[in-house]
Amino acid sequence: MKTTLPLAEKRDVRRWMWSVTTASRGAFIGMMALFGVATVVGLVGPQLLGDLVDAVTEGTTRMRIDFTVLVLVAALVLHAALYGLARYRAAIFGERLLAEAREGMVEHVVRLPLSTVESAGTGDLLSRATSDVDKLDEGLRQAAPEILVASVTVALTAAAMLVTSPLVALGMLVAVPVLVVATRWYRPRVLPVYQDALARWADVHSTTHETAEGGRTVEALRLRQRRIAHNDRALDAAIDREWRSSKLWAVFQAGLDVAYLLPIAAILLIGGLAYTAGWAGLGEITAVVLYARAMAEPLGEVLGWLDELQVGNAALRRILGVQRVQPDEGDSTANPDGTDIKIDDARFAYSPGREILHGVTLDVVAGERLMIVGPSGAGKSTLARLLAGVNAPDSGHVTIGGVEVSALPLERRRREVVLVTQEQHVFTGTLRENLTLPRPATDDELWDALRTVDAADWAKSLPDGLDTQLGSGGETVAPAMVQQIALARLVLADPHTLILDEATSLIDSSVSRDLERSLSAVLKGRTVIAIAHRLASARDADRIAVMDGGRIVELGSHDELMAANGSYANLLGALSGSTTGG
Ligand SMILES: Nc1ncnc2c1ncn2[C@@H]1O[C@H](COP(=O)(O)OP(=O)(O)OP(=O)(O)O)[C@@H](O)[C@H]1O
Repeated sequence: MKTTLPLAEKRDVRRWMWSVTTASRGAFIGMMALFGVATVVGLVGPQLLGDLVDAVTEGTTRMRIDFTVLVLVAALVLHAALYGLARYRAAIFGERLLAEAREGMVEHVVRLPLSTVESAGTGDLLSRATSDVDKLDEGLRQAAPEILVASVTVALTAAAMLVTSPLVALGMLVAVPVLVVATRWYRPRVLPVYQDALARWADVHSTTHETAEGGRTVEALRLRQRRIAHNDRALDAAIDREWRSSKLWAVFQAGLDVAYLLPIAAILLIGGLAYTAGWAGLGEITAVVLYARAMAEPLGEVLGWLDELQVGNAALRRILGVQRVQPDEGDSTANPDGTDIKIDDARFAYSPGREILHGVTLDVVAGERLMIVGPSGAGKSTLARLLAGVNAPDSGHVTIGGVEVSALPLERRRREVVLVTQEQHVFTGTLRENLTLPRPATDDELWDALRTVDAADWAKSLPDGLDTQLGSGGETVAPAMVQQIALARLVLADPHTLILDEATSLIDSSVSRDLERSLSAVLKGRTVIAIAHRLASARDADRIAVMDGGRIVELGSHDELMAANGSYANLLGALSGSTTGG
């Protein structure tokens, strides 16, 4: 069943912002101080111009005018320099916050239960880790500093207006009710739309990702038109949310325009009356009008960037929301007694009401080679997932040494049982980093593991040995070597039981002799439960379990099952001569 990952509460976002800001207190205060000084220097301009108007009205010298202009230019240059420095500091500060959010998310994601990640859909997680982080990036690196600068500018400009002429500055007040009404109308309407838009974009990512992943199936089943239609629906929904937010913004913007223009008219009106009554001079009125004009821009910026910040906030709620999923901690006191595996009347459904495993019972003794065969959809992979603890049975038990596999802490579980699938991956990083993924290891251990899988000569031939960069930007690794690195990882993880599911490229006899030899070295001394795709290889197993319709319908050695002449014999008969089965 598809479940979406949760969103963080607003208070979680506030708590997070507070903790990361206080952690970099010094940088934050330094940045704010720079913005404050830059803004104060910027306020000198209108004051000087106001003084100039008064001086010219009363009659002044050319030298005084030249001097004022010189000071004005110096103030402008200083303002630009301080402002640039403050923005630079703000960018660094934003980058730090972003890194914090990203690292926190990655740290948490790798501890999430695989079943949770799968049921949420990788698209949702991917879009939280990519496009939502980008949105937060815009919010933190641009919106937050811009809002800081603009708010400080607005506050100090208002103070300067009041100091210049409190009476004339009263004209500004007419903007307040307009701004309050417009903002109170806009904010509660737009936030859910932004949240919804991000979720719709996550759907678009999921759909695209699934289509690309299942490209072959899409081709084979001629699902192209259906996938395109599916994609179009997801896109339409996302675009619809973008439209809605744009429409809300357009109405809000109209309110803002009124809020900018009204005060200028009010100031000129009050200023005119005050001048006639002799309560204010021309210079004061000029300075206040200039301040009012100067205030419109930062005020517009605050409100405009507030929108970006809302998007960033919505994105942050999605990013931090991942941390609300309980990580796969398991029961740290669980201590398996032995390595025998028991499946006792296990039932399992991916979604309610659609049971896939209908009471499977099976004992696997330590060191056994067990093959699971059966038609497609019989539930073999599902059983493998239960055996590896990826999913827990809905009822019944799957235990190792008497302990529920799914209850074991992830690290501990990896030492007991590892599920090997067809997907093998070399991560961008050094060979050492790639090998030590399951656990830290000494160089000797790494070379031993490489020797076990016959990859030591290859590793020695690399330019920097264990420290050679692999993957994008580094050494390209041939597919066979990718498998060998994966096998070396298994040697280092050293679980007593391996479950080979869909590991066709590993257990198929078409692979090179070298790889076959490496694989048998890894399997040596371990319990192996393999989903057999080649029934021919089932002959070598100690026992074969035949699954059909979510049940084990036959169990025994190849000879016993042939003699019983049941499902296994039929499967083998039906597939004789064919290269694939199961
Ligand atoms: N993640 C999942 N969510 C929902 N249903 C699933 C999921 N994985 C498998 N199923 C369903 O469970 C049933 C059993 O699938 P499973 O993959 O376990 O069978 P299988 O015997 O391994 O088949 P195959 O040989 O084709 O891989 C199928 O009906 C499949 O559609």
